[in-house]
Amino acid sequence: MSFVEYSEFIQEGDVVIIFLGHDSMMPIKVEAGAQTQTRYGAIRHSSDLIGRRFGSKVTCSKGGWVYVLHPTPELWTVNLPHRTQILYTTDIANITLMLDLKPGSIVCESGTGSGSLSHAILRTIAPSGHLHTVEFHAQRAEKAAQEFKEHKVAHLVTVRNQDVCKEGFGVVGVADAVFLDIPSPWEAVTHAKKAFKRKGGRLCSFSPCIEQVQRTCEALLEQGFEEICTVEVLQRVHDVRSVTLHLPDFGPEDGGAESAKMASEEVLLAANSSHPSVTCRTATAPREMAGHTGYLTFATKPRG
Ligand SMILES: C[S@@+](CC[C@H](N)C(=O)[O-])C[C@H]1O[C@@H](n2cnc3c(N)ncnc32)[C@H](O)[C@@H]1O
Repeated sequence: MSFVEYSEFIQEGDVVIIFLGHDSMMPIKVEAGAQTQTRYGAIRHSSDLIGRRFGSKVTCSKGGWVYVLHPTPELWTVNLPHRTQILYTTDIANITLMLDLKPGSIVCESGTGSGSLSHAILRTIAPSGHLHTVEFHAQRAEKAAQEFKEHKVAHLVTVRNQDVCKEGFGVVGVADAVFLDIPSPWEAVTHAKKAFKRKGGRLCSFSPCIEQVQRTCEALLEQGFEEICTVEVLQRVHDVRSVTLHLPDFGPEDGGAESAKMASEEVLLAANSSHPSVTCRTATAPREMAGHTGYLTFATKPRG
């Protein structure tokens, strides 16, 4: 099992996502002889997991069943142990697209945090790209490096334990893309500029507050970045429901072509239920939306 390649069968040492329901999953590390307790009973790693196909339905000791899933960056994001605030797939998808990440891309990232974004970057840039990720909190850097090893992606990533604002990314002139998720990204902009290849590339900075965005944009402008733009990614879940629309009475058919046209085009909601009506399925967007995570500021570092 690796986060960048699919394997068919579960082996000792693999990470498996135990799927109990859409809102209930847990990651486990497979160890011969070990057991994992779930609300459906125990899962015995040796007999229930090792050698089974990823995606199998496994019956637990109390008779309930679970699916055993191959890990993906998306499943990892919703199951990983939180050491920090993390980025979620809605933002990550936009970051991947707007940074133009692809197999072979060289990416610089700071901070590593819990590695949620890092795993998605690694899957995208594999098999020939590289991620240079910088984290100034020693234990977080160490834990991330250990996870990358366990997830068999360590050959694609270098973790550096340093302050990106003071010491930069540890590489110069190599990056196609730079990503910042730190409290003072404006202090890292000059280092980001140095990290880029001569031909330039794309930068993204994630900040929850608009004041951070303003300072970052000023620093980007000062350093000659172009195409600076800030977006907020919000997911609008439409509410699908049945509505009954009453057809208005515009008088007799021969009342003129114009009124007939209006009757067919303008289906009005009328209080009078004695009129003929149509029932249809419709979708409405929410009027208010919670869920602000942060602003994504993108910029282009031009050639030179
Ligand atoms: C919000 S977390 C990043 C989460 C990460 N994007 C993820 O998806 O899991 C921010 C991380 O940046 C680190 N950090 C803050 N300032 C830093 C700096 N100047 N240099 C390096 N790391 C820094 C913090 O220790 C923290 O772990």
